[in-house]
Amino acid sequence: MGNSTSSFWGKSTTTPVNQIQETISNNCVVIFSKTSCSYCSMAKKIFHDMNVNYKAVELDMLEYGNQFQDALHKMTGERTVPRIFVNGRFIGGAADTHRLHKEGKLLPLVHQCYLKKKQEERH
Ligand SMILES: N[C@@H](CCC(=O)N[C@@H](CS)C(=O)NCC(=O)O)C(=O)O
Ligand code: FES
Repeated sequence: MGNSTSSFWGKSTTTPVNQIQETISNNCVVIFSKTSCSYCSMAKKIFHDMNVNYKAVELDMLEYGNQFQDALHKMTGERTVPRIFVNGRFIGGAADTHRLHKEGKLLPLVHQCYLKKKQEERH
């Protein structure tokens, strides 16, 4: 399979797990998704409707998307999509995210991340 880690988003020589960790620490909301998946669209809509920016990584558009799903499996216990991270932490799939939103817990998690970033900027 050759150099399997070199052709991903943001070319890198690190492992998929490391690239995922980097992405989730640089973005308050990251949705690992597939373009063909309506659960994924539903999850994106939750953030869209709250006016929250998110980074979507479309695994079906990546040559080695399967390896990212394997890495997500290692990190979260499932390789299904969507896999959603807020403030550097895995919060779950589409159903979990919907539940957090309904309980009013999703936006506070996003705000915690924004506050953290602001504080980091001041240092
Ligand atoms: N309960 C999960 C369901 C996730 C799920 O079943 N995802 C399907 C697509 S809708 C999946 O990832 N299938 C395997 C794959 O696409 O690799 C959630 O709410 O996120
Ligand atoms: S809803 Fe069918 S692939 Fe996700």
